[in-house]
Amino acid sequence: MAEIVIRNTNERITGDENVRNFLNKYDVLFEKWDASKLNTDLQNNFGLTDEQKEEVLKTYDYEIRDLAARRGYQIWDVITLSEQTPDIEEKLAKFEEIHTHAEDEIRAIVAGKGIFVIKATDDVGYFNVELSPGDVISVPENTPHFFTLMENKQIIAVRLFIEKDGWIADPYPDPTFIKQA
Ligand SMILES: CSCCC(=O)/C(O)=C/O
Ligand SMILES: [Fe+2]
Ligand code: NI
Repeated sequence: MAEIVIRNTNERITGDENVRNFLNKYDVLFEKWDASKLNTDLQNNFGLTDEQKEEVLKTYDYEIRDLAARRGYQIWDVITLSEQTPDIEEKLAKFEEIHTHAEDEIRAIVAGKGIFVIKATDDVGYFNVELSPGDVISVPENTPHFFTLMENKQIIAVRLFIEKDGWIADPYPDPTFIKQA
C-alpha cells in the first residue's frame, strides 16, 4: 500500500483514499492493480528474461490497454532492478538525479518496492511516494522527480510512455532539495 512522506514536515499520509486525494492535488494519478494476478514465480524473480517480461505484460494487458485508452500512452515495457541487474549502481545513480520528462508517464509496481520523490509546490517542497506491489502512479509532464529503491533493493515495474522515443530525462539540478528526510 502506497504511503506519502512530506519531506519538509515529516508528515506521513497512509490509506489508499488519503494517498489518492493528496496525489491528485498535484495531478499525480493513483490507481491500484491486483498484485496477486502475477504468477508467484515472476513476483520473486528480479532478474527477468525478455520472455518473462512479456509474460508480465500479458498478465496486465487489460489494465495497460485501459490506461492507454484513457490517457494516451502508446508504448510500454517492464523494468526490473535488483542486485542481479547488470550496472545497477550506474542505473540507480541516473534514476536518483532530479529530472523532468516532457511527457506524463505511468509507473505500475508489480513486485518489490520503490520510492518516487516528486516536487509539489514551492511551499510544500518534495514528497516521497513509497510504492508497493499493486500501486500505480503517474509522473506528470515537466514535474521534477527522482526514483530510488527501498531497503529490499528490488522492484519490477510496468512503465507506460506517450512518446515512441520512450524515457528521456531532462536534468533538473535543484539547490533547494534537501537529501536527508
Ligand atoms: C520503477 S521505474 C524506474 C525508474 C523510472 O523509470 C523513472 O522514470 C525514474 O524517474
Ligand atoms: Fe521517470
Ligand atoms: Ni523520471
